[in-house]
Amino acid sequence: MRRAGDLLTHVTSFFEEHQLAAAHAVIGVSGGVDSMVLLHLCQRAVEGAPPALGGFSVVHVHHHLRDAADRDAAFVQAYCRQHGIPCEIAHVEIADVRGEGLEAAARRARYEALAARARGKSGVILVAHHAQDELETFVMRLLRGAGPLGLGGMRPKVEMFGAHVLRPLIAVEKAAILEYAAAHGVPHVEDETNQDTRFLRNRVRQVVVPALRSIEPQAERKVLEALEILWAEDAYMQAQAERAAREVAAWRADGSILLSAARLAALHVSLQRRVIHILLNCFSAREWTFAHVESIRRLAAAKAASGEVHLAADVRCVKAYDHMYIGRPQRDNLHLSARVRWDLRAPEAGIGQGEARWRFRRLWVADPNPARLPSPWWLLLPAEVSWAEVAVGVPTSERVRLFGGRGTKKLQDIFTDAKVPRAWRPRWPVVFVDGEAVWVPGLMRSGAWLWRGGPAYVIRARAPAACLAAWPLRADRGRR
Ligand SMILES: Nc1ncnc2c1ncn2[C@@H]1O[C@H](COP(=O)(O)OP(=O)(O)OP(=O)(O)O)[C@@H](O)[C@H]1O
Repeated sequence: MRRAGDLLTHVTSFFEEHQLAAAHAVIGVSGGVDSMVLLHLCQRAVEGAPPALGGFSVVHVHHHLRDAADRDAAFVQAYCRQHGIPCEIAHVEIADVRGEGLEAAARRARYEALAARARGKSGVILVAHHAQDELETFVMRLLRGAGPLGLGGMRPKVEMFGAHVLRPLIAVEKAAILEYAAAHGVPHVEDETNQDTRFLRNRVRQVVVPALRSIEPQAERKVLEALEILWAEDAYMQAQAERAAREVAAWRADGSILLSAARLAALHVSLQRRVIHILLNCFSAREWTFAHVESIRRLAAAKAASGEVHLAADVRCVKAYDHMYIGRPQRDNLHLSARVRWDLRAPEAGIGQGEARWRFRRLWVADPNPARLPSPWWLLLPAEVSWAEVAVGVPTSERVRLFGGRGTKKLQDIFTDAKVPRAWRPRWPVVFVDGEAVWVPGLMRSGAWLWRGGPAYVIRARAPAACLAAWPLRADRGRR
């Protein structure tokens, strides 16, 4: 057990190990005993050091959630003023809980605010989590059914929102912190919500931790020992997973991700899970559950050519053949008029109504393989095209350019050659780009706007069921 007397040496060597002396770290201080002890230790660690080596600052995040929040902010500010430490009160507003719960939303907002301040400095944030926090987190995650990734708990060093979060006290027992605070008269405030048993963490702290300690007085240390083994394995697996993620996935400028279903499914199952986790973590710091990861894994391996997983209100994973897309679809551009101007940055467009509706879905593919798209139900459009027009009721005298500059073909002839029933012809859509017909879905692609390599929009058309029933010849392809 680490005693209070060892704390300064412990923190100093933690800083040395992480080459932090000159880091100009931002210390997250709530005003509670843990972060006040960390602050006190940092003050002592840099005592006498030239300013260039010791220039840390304090950030207190004011969440505007508790009655005592003003009191805490004023306390931290007064302490820092008294000791000549630069201090900022960062006000955050938690308007968007995104189904993750208030506690998690507050935590996300807090780290976002701390990271924003740290990025302008050394990029380092220090927080005062300790061994008991680690034990509580371990128990909570165990109860949530977490795998090794989650059970690994809070690492001594992690990346969050583009900053490094370091936890110098993670191996220190709570008793040593309290002992240190008493011995050095470290002032602090009490957070009354720590007693609120509506929070799972508080119930674990009040019920489970004492029970574990009564069975194993060294429970914190034992869990830490287990975690250290886990962290070493985790670091290795994570490096493998990051490499694999770069091989299976491509990140687009708008933040969405494209990946190959086959390549993902070919990885070892535990690597698949980690890769998916890495990809999901690109979409906010909310905690994705194992169920989300498994749904994506199943979708990748499924025989079905297409499918979709709703991950959160605004994040989806969509599969079309080998392509999988994880992202936030932009505003649904679905119109039911006869002529739709389709912004290709939106994933979908539709035309017609009910049973007679045609659907168009597009994917952005960094490096398409045209050999995979032999069917006339698919179209590749060069990346520079950003608008397409989907129209029905196009006069059958409209001409579609043939490949290789060999003239044009009338829509009338295209329908006749493909034996499309007359009843369907006025309702068959034609896709235009810049006023020129580029595609009669299911029937013919034109020689206009040809893709010649590089990133592209891959568009899939799906004919209405009623149409496929009336026109059985190519029904199988339309359904895919
Ligand atoms: N409002 C805040 N502003 C800045 N940093 C914070 C704030 N709340 C928490 N932190 C940082 O995150 C760490 C962990 O937060 P957590 O809420 O788990 O603990 P805590 O009970 O608030 O800790 P403490 O005893 O320091 O108050 C804190 O020790 C502190 O470093």
